[in-house]
Amino acid sequence: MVWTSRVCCRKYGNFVDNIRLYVKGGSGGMGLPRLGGHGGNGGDVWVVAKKGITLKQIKDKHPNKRFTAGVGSNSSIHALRGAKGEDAQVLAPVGISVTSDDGRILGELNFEGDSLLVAKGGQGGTLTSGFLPSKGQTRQIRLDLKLIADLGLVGFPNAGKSSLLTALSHAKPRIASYSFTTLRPEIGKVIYNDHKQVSVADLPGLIEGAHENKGMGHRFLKHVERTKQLMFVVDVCGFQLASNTPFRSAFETVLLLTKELELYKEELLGKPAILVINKMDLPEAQSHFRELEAYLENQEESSHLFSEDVIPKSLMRFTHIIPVSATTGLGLPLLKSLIRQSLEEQDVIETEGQRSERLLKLRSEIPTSSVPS
Ligand SMILES: Nc1nc2c(ncn2[C@@H]2O[C@H](COP(=O)(O)OP(=O)(O)OP(=O)(O)O)[C@@H](O)[C@H]2O)c(=O)[nH]1
Ligand SMILES: [Mg+2]
Repeated sequence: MVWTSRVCCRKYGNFVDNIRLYVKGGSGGMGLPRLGGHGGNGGDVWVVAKKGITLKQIKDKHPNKRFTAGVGSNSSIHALRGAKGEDAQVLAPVGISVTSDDGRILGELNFEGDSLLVAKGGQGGTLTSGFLPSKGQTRQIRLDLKLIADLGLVGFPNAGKSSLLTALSHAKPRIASYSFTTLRPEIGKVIYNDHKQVSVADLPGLIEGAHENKGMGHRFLKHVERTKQLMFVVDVCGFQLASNTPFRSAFETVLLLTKELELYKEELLGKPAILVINKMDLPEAQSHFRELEAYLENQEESSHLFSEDVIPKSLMRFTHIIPVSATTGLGLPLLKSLIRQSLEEQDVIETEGQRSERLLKLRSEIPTSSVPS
């Protein structure tokens, strides 16, 4: 079978996927001791999600990356209660997480209009504070953009992730390249005959220790968090990063990938995942594949045959295990239809889940006497 594919690339110059900002709540206003007047509170700083905004726009528009809210008004004879200082807003893209400088997650903004208070204004002066105002909160925050795609390709370098995506995207696939300094995740569109599209994030290779930020580390793993499903891509003949690092068989690769995801964020293992065994055209592929199949049939027991350092606490339950060759096209039509099937099944499960949640909520709001038994 001959596979032809046309890939059209759109480069996004200096794509910015994270930014650090200095935020400062406004100071409170002075109280008025003589008349017991309250100073106004300082304004707060909020991060607000807005569609169409990019982190690069924030960087360009606010080169000093400082956001300061207004100062509360002093209490005066004309206005005993001073007015609150004006809030400052950081308009940010939808799909970001906000962390403090010490790495603590302050919140996530996943939908248009979501907002997060990042620096509180100081209190205005009152009797209890001797009419003296307090300063607003100041801190450095970091906004991190996470890529959103239906499917995220997870694998060690050289497993053939990019080749696979190129082979899967036919007709006029669109691949958008996001340029980082050294890292370039790409979104490809797999297009079906009925024009249905599935977005696939082709991510740079993962290496052992990625959860500790080795290699592309966190920069890569954070994108996996926001894909609906995962696709593990494994070289049937195994993987060796360098001559001084251990050789890993295909099964060990599966364990190690699982372990890296688990150590980074355990919840990632709950995502539906397809296991793709690539390079089935290679001479030794069949025997390696049979060996891998035997191990996968009983992952739990098989994993104990390997050294401690490759074994994850929990194992990945794959929805499908598919042998393919990105080079010859073997298994790709099946893979393509299973990707779609798997995503559609997930949609149905989620919609049903949401429906029963709504039903439960409605039931809990109706007084028990009116619920038919
Ligand atoms: N024989 C064979 N070679 C393949 C196959 N798929 C990919 N390759 C080769 O494997 C090498 C790595 O392929 P890539 O698609 O760049 O692998 P990757 O997983 O995207 O690698 P990173 O981006 O480094 O993580 C290339 O030389 C490909 O030509 C396959 O099915 N069979
Ligand atoms: Mg690649």
